[in-house]
Amino acid sequence: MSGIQGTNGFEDAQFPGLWSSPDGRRNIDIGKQIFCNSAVNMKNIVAVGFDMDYTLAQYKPETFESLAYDGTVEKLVSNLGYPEELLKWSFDWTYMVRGLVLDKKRGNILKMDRHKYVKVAYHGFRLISKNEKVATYGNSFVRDAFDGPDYAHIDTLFSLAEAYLFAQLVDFKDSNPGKISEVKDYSRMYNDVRSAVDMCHRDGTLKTLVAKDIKKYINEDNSIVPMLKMLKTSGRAVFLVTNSLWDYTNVVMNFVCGSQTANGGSASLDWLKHFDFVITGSAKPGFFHDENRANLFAVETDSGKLINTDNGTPLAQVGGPELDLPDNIPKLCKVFQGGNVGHLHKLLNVGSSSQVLYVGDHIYGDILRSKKVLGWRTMLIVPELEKEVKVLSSSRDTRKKLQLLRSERDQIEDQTHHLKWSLEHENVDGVEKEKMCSKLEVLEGQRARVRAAHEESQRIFHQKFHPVWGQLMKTGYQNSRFAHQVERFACLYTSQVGNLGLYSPAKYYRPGEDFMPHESDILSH
Ligand SMILES: Nc1nc2c(ncn2[C@@H]2O[C@H](COP(=O)(O)O)[C@@H](O)[C@H]2O)c(=O)[nH]1
Ligand SMILES: [Mg+2]
Repeated sequence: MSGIQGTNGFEDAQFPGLWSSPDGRRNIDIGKQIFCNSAVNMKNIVAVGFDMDYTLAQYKPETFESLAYDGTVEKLVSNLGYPEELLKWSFDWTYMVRGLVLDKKRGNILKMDRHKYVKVAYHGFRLISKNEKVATYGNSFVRDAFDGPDYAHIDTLFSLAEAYLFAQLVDFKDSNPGKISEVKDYSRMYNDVRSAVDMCHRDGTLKTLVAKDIKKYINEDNSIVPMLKMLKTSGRAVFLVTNSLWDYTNVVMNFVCGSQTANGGSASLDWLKHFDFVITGSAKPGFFHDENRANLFAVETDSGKLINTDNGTPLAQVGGPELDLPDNIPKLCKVFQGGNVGHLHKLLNVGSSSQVLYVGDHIYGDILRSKKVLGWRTMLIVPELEKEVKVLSSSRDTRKKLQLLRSERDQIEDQTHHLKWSLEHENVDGVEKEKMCSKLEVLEGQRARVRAAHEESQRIFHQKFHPVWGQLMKTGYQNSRFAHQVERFACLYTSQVGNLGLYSPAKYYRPGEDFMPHESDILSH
């Protein structure tokens, strides 16, 4: 696999408008930039892989998640005995966000900071007061709390509908005693929702409807094909690893690569030219474990038939005739189902796993294992980022004001502690004591006002991002649990996969300067 020879020459001619700054001048819109946590030198990357759903195919949650919601409600009523009035419920796709944790037993939805302290909590749709929150979660800070079976993590946009439905059911159960069977506690309700959602994904309920009117459910993005072409032209192997099966992958990738007529039409295999290998039904994250013994099958692309392989080479049936391969199964196949990362490494012929960059949307399914277990370089797609950075850059003044309020609060508290110490431990005379006491009173009033102003400004600031959960990457003014995961497991992150085409394929992505608390204080003044 040849690397990049140079960055000038072919790029201007073949990929006009694709390059970040061929002459060092062009700026990329902040919402489309690629951000770097851990260095990735693209010159060392020989293979770039992509996840499909919510990565190459960006679903419209307003239609796709509504479909998942309606299908799930239907199954809850028809198959799992929930009351028919659920069928009248509606779904607010904007309400839930990624990074939340569902407390299945208590019926709560939580947003945590990077230390796993619960900062925002709702019971169903009821905001839990600070006291109640502290009483419930305040002392539960142990290393891996919130990771057990009593909690569910909203780590993918696929989970927005199930989280919303869980909150609705919690509210419904609380306000309609007896309408949901007593044996169905919050946990069981969650499990029912989970299995109904799972069924919608497995039984074709969603996929058939998406395939019928794909434009309604997936965004058109004409930056993807040029980006894939650029990577191939630069000498990289390009591959796809998706949990979707071949038939659906073929429909979606036809649309993504622009070769599908708007409402169905016949799918062609033209899009395969952009990929060296395609692995469908990969069962990530298990796929990333070498010891996973899953067989690798070749897919006969016309019929979807699976053929046994030996590390990708098709095998004849024992006792059967010589393998007479149809045209769509060349000697070294291109489309597979199943297998594991060991098979993929052999197909790609990569020397070291650090030469692979994988782009996905799911922090656990795509990113965490591939980076932690394999040492692949990773890029996370975070569509929410586009709005997040725009709001952030338009709120510089508010952030400054919040910082000032915090520093004012800290100064007042220091003065207060100093005065209290003097009053308790120093020999001050009566008049002086009186003066100090009234100063203390003034300071305490000031502190309450500054704290209230800070709280209110912080609330307004967060509401600009999301009315309920605030800024995705922060809780208060600390990094959120989601931000912490992004920082640890995604070498790179960006809003859309096509943004990769805005940068040179020889780009050396380097992280910015790290700041320890003592440094940021000095450098911000
Ligand atoms: N059986 C289930 N399948 C699910 C669920 N949520 C999503 N999905 C399906 O997974 C793939 C994701 O593909 P990838 O390209 O992102 O790897 C897609 O086919 C979804 O429909 C679920 O809860 N259960
Ligand atoms: Mg995905």
